[in-house]
Order: sequence, then C-alpha cells, then structure tokens
Amino acid sequence: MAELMRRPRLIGKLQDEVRSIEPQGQEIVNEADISSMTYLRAVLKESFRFHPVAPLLAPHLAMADCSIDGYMIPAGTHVFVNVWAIGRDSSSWEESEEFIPERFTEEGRDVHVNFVGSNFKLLPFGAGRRICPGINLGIMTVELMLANLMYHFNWELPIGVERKDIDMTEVFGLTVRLKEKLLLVPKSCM
Ligand code: HEM
Repeated sequence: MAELMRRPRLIGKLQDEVRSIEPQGQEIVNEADISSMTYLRAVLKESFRFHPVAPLLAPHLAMADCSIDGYMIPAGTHVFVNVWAIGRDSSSWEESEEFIPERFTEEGRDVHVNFVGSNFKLLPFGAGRRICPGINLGIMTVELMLANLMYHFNWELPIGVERKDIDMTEVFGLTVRLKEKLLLVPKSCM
C-alpha cells in the first residue's frame, strides 16, 4: 500500500483492473475472479521482490559438505539466504531500486517469473524441502485483501501529508516492516 500510495498511476491502474473484472455491487471480491487479475498478481510479485516478508528466509543448516560457485560450505554451517538483497540485485533486475509491477507483465499478460521456489531470483517463500507450506493460503490471502481494499475504497493521505512524506525506512528482524506506520484515509466508493 505504501508503494502504491507513492505512485497514483499504479494504484489507479490496479483499481481499474479490479473494478473492471469484479461486477459492481459485490459484498466481497470473488476468489474465482482473482485469477484474471494480471496486474494484481504483478503488484504482488513486485512487492515480494522489493519488500520480502522474511528478508533472510528461515535459518538453514548444511547437512553435508557442498560447493556452490566455488565456495565450500562445510557440513554444519548455518546458512542464511538474503532474498532482500537478491530482490535488489541489479544484475538480476533492471532498475532494481524502483517499484515497477510492469516488469512482470507483457501486453497485459502475466510474465512467467514465478515465486513458488523454482526461480531463484524471486524466493519470497523459500525453495526446496523447507519451502513455506502455507504458500497458497498466503498468496490467496494477500491477493484477496489487496483486491478488496482496491474494490471498496479510494485511498487518501491524511490532511497535511504528501506522497513524498511517506517514510519507506524498514526495520529488520525475522520479518521486515515499515518503521513508521502507514496512515491512510479510506473513502467508500460504493
Ligand atoms: C504471504 C504470506 C507468507 C509468506 C511471505 C511466508 C514466507 C515464508 C518463508 C520465507 C518461510 C521460510 C522458507 C525457507 O526458509 O526456505 C516460511 C516458512 C514457513 N511458513 Fe510461511 N509464509 C507465508 C504464509 C504462511 C502461512 C499462511 C502458513 C500456515 C498456514 C505458513 C507456514 C509456514 C511454516 C510452517 C514454515 C516453516 C516450514 C519449514 O521450516 O519446514 N506460512 N514462510
């Protein structure tokens, strides 16, 4: 929401998509309609790239000696995968410090960079045997929440606050979050 509020064009585009696919007057956005919302999926992917929920995934332990790119990892080593840094790596992502959902769409279609553990430059849920088992519930929950926020409300900043004032400073721990809470004013558009 913070990234979207800083960019009126993006939030407008997302609202247009959700409101054009979901018929008017629904109580909530229908789960079945979510699958046609290409831009919603792109916004979610871009959020996971730029602001992964778990910046270092969960701690892992090498069970056997292994070598990766010439680096020897002895058995018993604690391994942290810095997906926060991978998401901002300019050799993997063009304009890596910019929030651009369009990088995941092409002529209105989904560009198939998936985030379910098989594309190592986008790993918000980890990969392999210890991948997040709640991945489908997690994705659907976030998509439904965002789609409903876009469908039911227009969003404004509190009086006296400007877009440039939104503080994007992050606080790191097991999860990463905004240092300052994002305060917004919902305006019903029904
Ligand atoms: C957007 C929502 C979610 C995100 C971004 C997320 C992300 C993650 C990440 C990054 C890991 C560590 C994976 C690794 O180290 O390789 C993880 C592990 C885990 N997640 Fe999630 N998760 C989400 C939702 C959920 C939900 C809804 C559940 C349960 C209903 C869940 C249950 C778990 C469990 C049990 C583990 C530990 C798996 C293991 O160590 O074997 N997560 N999650």
